[in-house]
Amino acid sequence: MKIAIGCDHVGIILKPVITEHLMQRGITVIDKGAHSDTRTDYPIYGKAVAEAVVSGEADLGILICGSGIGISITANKVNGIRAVVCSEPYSAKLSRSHNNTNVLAFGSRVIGSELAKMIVDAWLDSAFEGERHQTRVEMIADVEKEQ
Ligand SMILES: O=C(CO)[C@H](O)[C@H](O)COP(=O)(O)O
Repeated sequence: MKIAIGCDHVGIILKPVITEHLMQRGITVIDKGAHSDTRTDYPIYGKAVAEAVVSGEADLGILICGSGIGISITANKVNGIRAVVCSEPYSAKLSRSHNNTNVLAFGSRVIGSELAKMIVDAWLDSAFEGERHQTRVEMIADVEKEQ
C-alpha cells in the first residue's frame, strides 16, 4: 500500500506524526510537501496528492491544512478524486464504506495528533461495501463527466 501525503505550512505540524504512523502500519509514504512551516498555498499540495492518486503513483492520499477544507476542496477538483475532510473517526469510516473516498483530509487547527491517528486508522480499516453504494459513486463520476 502506498499513500501520498501533503500539507501546507499549518498542516506541517501533523505530517511527521501521520507519516510515522503510516510507516508503522507498513505503508509506503510518498511525501508531496510542504517541507517547512514557511507560509505557502494549500492548492499546490492538494493538487499534487490528488494527481498522485489518479495516476496510480499512490493508492490513497492524505492531506492536512489548517482546517482540512481548502486542501480537500482542491483535491476534489481533480477528476476521479473523492476527498473527505473529517474531524472524527465515524465519518472517516463511512466515507470509505459508502463513498469509497480515496483522499482523507483533516485540519491541524481542528484536531490533535491522537485524534488524527484514530481518524486515519478508521479510514484505512474500513472497506468499500459496493452494491447500492457503487451505483451512487458511479453517479458522482457521471456528474464529473457532465461538467
Ligand atoms: O486551512 C487552510 C485552508 O482551508 C489553510 O491552512 C489556512 O487558510 C492558512 O491560513 P494562513 O495563511 O492564515 O496561515
